[in-house]
Amino acid sequence: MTSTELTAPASELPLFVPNPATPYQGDIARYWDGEARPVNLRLGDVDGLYHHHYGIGAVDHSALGDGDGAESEQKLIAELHRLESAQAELLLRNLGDIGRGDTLMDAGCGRGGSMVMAHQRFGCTVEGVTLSAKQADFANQRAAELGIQDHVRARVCNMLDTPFETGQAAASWNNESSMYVDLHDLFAEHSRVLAVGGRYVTITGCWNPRYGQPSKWVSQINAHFECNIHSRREYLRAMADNRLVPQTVIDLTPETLPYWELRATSSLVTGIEDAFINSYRDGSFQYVLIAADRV
Ligand SMILES: C[S@@+](CC[C@H](N)C(=O)[O-])C[C@H]1O[C@@H](n2cnc3c(N)ncnc32)[C@H](O)[C@@H]1O
Ligand SMILES: CC(C)=CCC/C(C)=C/COP(=O)(O)OP(=O)(O)O
Ligand SMILES: [Mg+2]
Repeated sequence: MTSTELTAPASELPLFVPNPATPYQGDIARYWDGEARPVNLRLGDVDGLYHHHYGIGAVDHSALGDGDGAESEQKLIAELHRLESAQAELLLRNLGDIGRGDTLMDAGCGRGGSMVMAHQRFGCTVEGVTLSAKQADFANQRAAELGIQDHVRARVCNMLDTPFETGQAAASWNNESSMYVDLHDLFAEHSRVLAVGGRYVTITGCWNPRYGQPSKWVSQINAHFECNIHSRREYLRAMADNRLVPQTVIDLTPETLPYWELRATSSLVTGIEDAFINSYRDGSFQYVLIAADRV
């Protein structure tokens, strides 16, 4: 990548899709290029923020309908979407004080919902990377529709080997995207891109070392998404090895269960709901936020 590419607006970014670094990354690029699940598109259609992560917080039962017609279904979709956006809000709150002149990196940005929210909150520049050209195009088109393409852009790029300058980012994050990569390689790259004193945040599902090994539910989730869920212990160890010092660790498992229990009642179920519910309930799997300082 040249420095021109780093500063060009998204509309001028070359239509250059690098070869995947590994065959696995090629599989993941194809997976997300082909993804069009109604549970993601219909939720995103609610307000134009397209997420590929899950929700947190209590369900507002007064916002739900009492039948099973189209109106009730739309209310349920809006409520699931509100909980997913609440999850991204929590992540952004943990980035700390971000100025308008700062640059943030979204590692594994999906369709860009969190990037748009970050720009709307801080007024800053947000650079996202995804393996999927379809997702990058989608995110850049949404940014253009919102008139924020000079501040929010996605590119097709491996998060383990980004074109960003050393120390360029005031903060960076992985929102449910760290289960596709080796954590030591991932945190080495965040540590390089982050300024000293910068903040790293992840929200992720991880298996619980207290359970012993990944449960059958965790294995089912891995197979469903072609990912490799890490343990909580691996996160903390790989951060410590890469100058990322946890400042906040929150177990969001109780906060995410209401989302899953509501989703399981919807017409948009994908078949993975029971694996999440069972593994959160039996303690083998946890939904966590970790915010760390780059020291
Ligand atoms: C579950 S989605 C999460 C998307 C987004 N963070 C969100 O919250 O909506 C996982 C994302 O990780 C990306 N991803 C996986 N491995 C990657 C890699 N090595 N480099 C860049 N992106 C990667 C995928 O392309 C996809 O966009
Ligand atoms: C917490 C864990 C283990 C997450 C794995 C990564 C993942 C696929 C997240 C959600 O994506 P999505 O929004 O596309 O999934 P779905 O279609 O199920 O809503
Ligand atoms: Mg989803």
